[in-house]
Amino acid sequence: MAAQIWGSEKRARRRREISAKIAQMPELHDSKPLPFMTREEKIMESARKLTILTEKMGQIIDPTDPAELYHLNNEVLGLEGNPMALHGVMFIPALSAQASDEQQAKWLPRALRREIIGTYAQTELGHGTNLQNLETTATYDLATQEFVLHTPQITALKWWPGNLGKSSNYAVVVAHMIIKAKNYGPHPFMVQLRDEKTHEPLPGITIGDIGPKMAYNIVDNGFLGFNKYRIPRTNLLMRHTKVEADGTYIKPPHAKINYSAMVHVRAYMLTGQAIMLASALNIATRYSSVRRQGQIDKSQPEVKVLEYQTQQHRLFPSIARAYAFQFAGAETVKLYEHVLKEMKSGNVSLMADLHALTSGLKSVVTYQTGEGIEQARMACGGHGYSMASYISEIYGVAIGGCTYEGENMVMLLQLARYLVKSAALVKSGQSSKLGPLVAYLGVKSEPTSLIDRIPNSGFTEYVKTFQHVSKRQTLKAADMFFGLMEKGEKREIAWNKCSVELNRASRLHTRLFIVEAFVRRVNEIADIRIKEALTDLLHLHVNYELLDIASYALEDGFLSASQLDYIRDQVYLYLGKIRPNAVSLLDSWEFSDIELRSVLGRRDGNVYENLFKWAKSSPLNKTDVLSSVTQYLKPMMEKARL
Ligand SMILES: CC/C=C\C/C=C\C/C=C\C/C=C\C=C\C(=O)SCCNC(=O)CCNC(=O)[C@H](O)C(C)(C)COP(=O)(O)OP(=O)(O)OC[C@H]1O[C@@H](n2cnc3c(N)ncnc32)[C@H](O)[C@@H]1OP(=O)(O)O
Ligand SMILES: Cc1cc2nc3c(=O)[nH]c(=O)nc-3n(C[C@H](O)[C@H](O)[C@H](O)COP(=O)(O)OP(=O)(O)OC[C@H]3O[C@@H](n4cnc5c(N)ncnc54)[C@H](O)[C@@H]3O)c2cc1C
Repeated sequence: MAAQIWGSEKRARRRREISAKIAQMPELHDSKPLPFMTREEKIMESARKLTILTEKMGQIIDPTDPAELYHLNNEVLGLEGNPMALHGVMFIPALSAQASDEQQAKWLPRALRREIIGTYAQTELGHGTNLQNLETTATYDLATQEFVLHTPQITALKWWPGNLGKSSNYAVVVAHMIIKAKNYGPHPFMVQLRDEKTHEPLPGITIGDIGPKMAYNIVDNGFLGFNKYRIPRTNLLMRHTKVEADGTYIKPPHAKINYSAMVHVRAYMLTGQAIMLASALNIATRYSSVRRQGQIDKSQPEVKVLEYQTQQHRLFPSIARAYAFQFAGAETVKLYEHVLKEMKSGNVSLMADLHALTSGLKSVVTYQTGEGIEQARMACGGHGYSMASYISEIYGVAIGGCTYEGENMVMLLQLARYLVKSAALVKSGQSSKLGPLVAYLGVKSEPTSLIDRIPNSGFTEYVKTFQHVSKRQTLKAADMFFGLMEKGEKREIAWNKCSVELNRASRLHTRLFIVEAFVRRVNEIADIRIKEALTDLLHLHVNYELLDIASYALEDGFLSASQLDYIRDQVYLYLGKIRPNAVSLLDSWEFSDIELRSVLGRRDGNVYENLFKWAKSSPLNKTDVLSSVTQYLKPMMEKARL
């Protein structure tokens, strides 16, 4: 099963080997539990481990393999980020995709050797979503052949970029490029921020940390202002766009090609989300099979809380989602790598499809991951609320994904643009022009679902039902939009008035893709036992998801009330079937105790003793009487007694 999750037996074996090596290297372990550290201590601890990793990485992993690097990071540095998180996640990808060969030769080897630390500085205090209204300017000075970076007002301060505040000395900065008074829109520039020897900010640069956040507090998300700060013309990233010495602008082959670093993260973050969901579920499911509370049959002893159907209903559909996201994420990364290769050789025709797909997936996966982790926390009762469970930290980190790389509603609307264009093709009789991901929009469906009518139909009837609801909602939302325009409404106003319905279509389309990716994967599996376990999980997935969106299928009579009862029964049937495998389905992800960082989710199940040990190690317990008591509470009580 680990081979299915991680992509191959070799990958699963390598993960195990890496975890085993890390277990033998105490210098790479947290020196004390992260929740007991201050933010400064955590950053220091992370930097300490990071420098050891830079030295010893080659002994543990193949540093050129992104999957091994990701695993190493998760084990050693953890989810809360690190002082170089953005260096790998966006700075290097931005240089790789947007810098010319000459520029790459100059900067990439230095970045890869970690001689310099970089980040991706795009979002500002006043604007994050609407890139066209970013306010930082890069004005070309023809006389000196330099761009002059400037922050005209407070809202133009860069705000949020990870590791910008304290750790990075370089950044890819996105600014409006102005040449001879003409604004060419946002473009990426390589900018040195700090002196390489002293790490002091360079003159003309104002920089710092934006303060503590809901989670991710090891990352120094930062602010950045420029006061007429000059950089050479050749620091504009010039793989696709060029500015010649005389100010001549050569436009890129696709208007949005400079957005590729964002698409990179949107594609790769899906499996990251799956891992976080599976981690939280691993903790909750293990704990649920240790925790005994109450009886189902009063004549019997107390049961493990995992025996309760409500507990299973809370956890198991999310287990199925974690697998589904992992499989859909793996497919998306493959597609991304293919499109990136094509883009590098000048073919930009697949960019729109990839943008639409990753926009929808990013939104649905992060939202459902957040939901699943929160349910996992509640499933652990009181102990879930303790930082000893570590679930709250996983939650805080995961839901950051609903916001970064494009706020979820906004990204769903990006997918909706693609769906509406596809609907227009269907309506004008041009279904043959539909791309493969939306081809179903042009296919006539049966009048009713055959879900419970065709025995042994595999998952075909389910997929058809998802296709039907997605198609219907897409065409309905598109009709609403076109209808408003026909009545004379301006395009943008009509769009806003339909946007809730449009986003519903985007969610349904994305959920269909996730179901299809799960079905594709299960169909590929040769090993009978693995196939059987995953088929059970897939049964739960399709039935649970369909129940969740049933109103769309009920409103036009595609599903009947009796079919809905059938689907509900299937959910209960598969909850029971999955119960014996539940812990194994999560243990198959092979998270080590070091990686999980959870007292509650320990592999050995020795929860209570370790919770007590954890509590005793709280800094508050270093002394029996706190100074808050001697200074304030004790005098207060004494005064009251007089
Ligand atoms: C290796 C990584 C592994 C794991 C990662 C795990 C964890 C990450 C850890 C921490 C977080 C780290 C970093 C976070 C970083 C950031 O958040 S960086 C900042 C991200 N910011 C955004 O995402 C901003 C969102 N906004 C936008 O993307 C855009 O503004 C927009 C909403 C897309 C609109 O853009 P714009 O105004 O330029 O668009 P329009 O002029 O309206 O045109 C729209 C048309 O353009 C098409 N389009 C847009 N983007 C793309 C694209 N990328 N590719 C192709 N086409 C694109 C769009 O489809 C419209 O087309 P049309 O319908 O035909 O007109
Ligand atoms: C943990 C974290 C890490 C980050 N890291 C980085 C980084 O490294 N580099 C970087 O540059 N940035 C980074 N960011 C910033 C992030 O990319 C932005 O916050 C994000 O893109 C959302 O933009 P915003 O803050 O402007 O939200 P807003 O756009 O202000 O969103 C507020 C509300 O308005 C709604 N809204 C906005 N526009 C529309 C619209 N057109 N239609 C409908 N609704 C709309 C949204 O849906 C949302 O409900 C990070 C953010 C976080 C939380």
